[in-house]
Amino acid sequence: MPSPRGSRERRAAAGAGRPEFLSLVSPRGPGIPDSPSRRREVSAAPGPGPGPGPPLPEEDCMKLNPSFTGIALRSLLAIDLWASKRLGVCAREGSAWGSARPLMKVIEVSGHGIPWLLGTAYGLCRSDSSAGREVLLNLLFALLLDLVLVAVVKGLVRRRRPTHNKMDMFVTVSVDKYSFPSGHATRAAMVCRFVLHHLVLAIPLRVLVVLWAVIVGISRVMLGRHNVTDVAFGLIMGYMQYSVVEYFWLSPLSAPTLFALWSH
Ligand SMILES: CC(C)=CCC/C(C)=C/CC/C(C)=C/COP(=O)(O)O
Repeated sequence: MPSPRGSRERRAAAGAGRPEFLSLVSPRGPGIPDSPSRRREVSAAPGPGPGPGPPLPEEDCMKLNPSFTGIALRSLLAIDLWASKRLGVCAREGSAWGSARPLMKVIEVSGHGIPWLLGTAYGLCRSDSSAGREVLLNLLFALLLDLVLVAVVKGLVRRRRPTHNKMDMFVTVSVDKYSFPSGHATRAAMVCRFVLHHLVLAIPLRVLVVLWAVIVGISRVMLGRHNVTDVAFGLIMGYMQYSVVEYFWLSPLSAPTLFALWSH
């Protein structure tokens, strides 16, 4: 005997594309509306299933029980949008903390890719110790890797920047119209880990480096550039990117040609 699901699929195939058949191909049968009261009637009707009514078809069960993950994600996104809007206190000159906007923009430049790339390349050209060149070459590699990975994720996710953002950012590329993840947050977290591992710094300076990364992240939301989740994910992603850099660490032994370029 054919299963109810199989016969329904055959009916659907026969009536596909023909409006007059739509009520017949409906899983609920002809002329039966899809209303909560109808669903209650169906589940209350006597039948062979374990509950008071017949077992619901698979699709109906899915509609009645939207997945926990789906609900959790939607709620998180709603909270994210709400909180990000509330925290975007420097998004405009006229915003609640609009007078702090110039300071936030200085912090923005401190985490921008261009000063970091130019500064590292300059240091690499000027460095006269092989240990210094090794660290700076790997920092340059890390910064380029960060740009590529952030561009790939931004291009895949395509989440628009918050509507309250004023698009007056210092030098951007095309994917920077997207906001997930925050490129400033990935860079800040990665550079922070890099510096803490490779520079011998006094404790107060180490604390300052961590504070800088945190402030860069917070300033992205305050400026209205990002939602909170863009920054949170960015910080985690940047933290993990450093592990990739460590794994592929370039040394005169592993990449002799590259180091020969900068040997005097
Ligand atoms: C060599 C090369 C392609 C350099 C491009 C440097 C550049 C324009 C980086 C973009 C930095 C930026 C504006 C990132 C966006 O940061 P979000 O925190 O707003 O995602």
